[in-house]
Amino acid sequence: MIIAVDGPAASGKGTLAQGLARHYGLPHLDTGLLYRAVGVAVEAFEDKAEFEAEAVKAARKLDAAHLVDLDTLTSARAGTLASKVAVIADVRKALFDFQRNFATQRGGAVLDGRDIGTKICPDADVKLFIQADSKARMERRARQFESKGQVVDRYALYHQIEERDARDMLNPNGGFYKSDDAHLLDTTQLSIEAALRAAIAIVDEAMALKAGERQFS
Ligand SMILES: Nc1ncnc2c1ncn2[C@@H]1O[C@H](COP(=O)(O)OP(=O)(O)OP(=O)(O)O)[C@@H](O)[C@H]1O
Ligand SMILES: Nc1ccn([C@@H]2O[C@H](COP(=O)(O)O)[C@@H](O)[C@H]2O)c(=O)n1
Repeated sequence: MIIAVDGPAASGKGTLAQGLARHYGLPHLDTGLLYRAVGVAVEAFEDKAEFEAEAVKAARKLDAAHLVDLDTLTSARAGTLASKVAVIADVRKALFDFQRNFATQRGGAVLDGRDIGTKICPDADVKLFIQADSKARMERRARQFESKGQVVDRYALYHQIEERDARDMLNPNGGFYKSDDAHLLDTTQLSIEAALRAAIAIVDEAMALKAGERQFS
């Protein structure tokens, strides 16, 4: 079973994807980490052409070993860099096989990101599109950073998240939108546990429906 989980920054899609993976005994890939690793690798390049060319090279060389330094990769700076390399068509192309191979491994997988249901796994068994309002997302991210001892400027963080969302939604190479066959889950008013229960209910219902369709076809 392949489960695709998409949504904007700090919507909770990673937390839900991990929870779903645990529940169904599937491997999980946070695809944002790939873009973050590429962004961090080219942070020093200021010239636009050089930044883009080096980002493509870094994406082509990327492997699992580049995804282990979570302190660096989950920083706000890495998030912004990720969304800058994510607009480069050749970067997306270079990262496609890594994601597709993960998704199509025997037994299935759960992937979260922006374009999983639209570009990476348009054939996913279940697609979830996670939403939460901008203020709730900012507050969640602020608490996440504060729990690591960081001092957070909520005003700056809010604008950073809005700016990243806008870049992602307008990305002409991105595929970040809710497809018609994706199930919308708004977690603004839901605790992590309630959101996971709702996500599991959606997956179970979608899989039961698919099994029923197979029986009658
Ligand atoms: N329903 C929820 N209620 C409260 N906090 C939540 C909820 N879901 C997730 N969180 C918390 O919000 C923070 C961001 O969640 P998470 O990392 O899952 O978001 P994300 O959408 O994967 O973010 P990103 O795209 O930036 O990686 C985490 O600290 C997580 O524990
Ligand atoms: N499938 C994806 C995943 C991520 N991106 C880009 O990377 C940035 C960081 O992603 P997070 O999920 O860790 O927040 C994100 O803002 C996107 O620009 C992507 O394009 N496609």
